[in-house]
Amino acid sequence: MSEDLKREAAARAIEDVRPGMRLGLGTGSTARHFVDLLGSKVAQGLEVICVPTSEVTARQAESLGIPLSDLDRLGRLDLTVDGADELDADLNLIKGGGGALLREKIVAAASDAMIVIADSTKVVEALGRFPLPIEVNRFGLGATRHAVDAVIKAHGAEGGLKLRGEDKGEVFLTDGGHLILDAFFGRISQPEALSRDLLDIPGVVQHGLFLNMCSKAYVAAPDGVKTLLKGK
Ligand SMILES: O=C(CO)[C@H](O)[C@H](O)COP(=O)(O)O
Repeated sequence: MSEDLKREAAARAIEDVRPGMRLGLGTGSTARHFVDLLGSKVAQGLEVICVPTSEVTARQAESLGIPLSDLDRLGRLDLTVDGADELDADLNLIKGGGGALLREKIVAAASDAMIVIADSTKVVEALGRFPLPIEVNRFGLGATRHAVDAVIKAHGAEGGLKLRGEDKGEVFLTDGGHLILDAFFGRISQPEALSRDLLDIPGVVQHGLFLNMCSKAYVAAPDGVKTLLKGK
């Protein structure tokens, strides 16, 4: 059921793709459906050029014959389509549940528009139900963890910090070779200030708050796909 909903949202985003577009390809199970559907369009003759946001997405796109490039060559993109772990009514997001948040944010920021595809379980009244992923450098982890912990506590985090994968005996490494600290908030009341405070910590590479980046979302529920627009 849930996979069907994700695919329905992805199918709506495919309708926004025009011939000749430079596209950012997201990461995760919902974005995977979009890449799948895009592969079928490419096989039928659609010409696009794409920048993947992870090695996993790159491999999927390659296997489907989708032409790939990078931001060094393309500079800017027309559109990025990606999933999200949470979205609020202003289309602010939490991303990075799949660990690709750094490349996802770089690619989204280089795009004229970002569309999010999701099922309706991802829509929240206030961001923070999903643990906020914070990508950090491996060097100086202890000091960075200490500083991040102080910032999230000052912002009302209820549940502390976890180094992703630590409990399974194998820490998670991002495509860029960094680590992820997941911060358990419950509710984030001042996302802009939290973003600034986290980015002020030298060992923080990036975090999963995507603020004012998404312009449109296709949200699939059992009674149909809703289009949410920024500022409406
Ligand atoms: O940010 C992401 C990966 O870093 C994903 O877009 C996010 O985790 C949503 O994934 P899914 O579509 O599998 O629920």
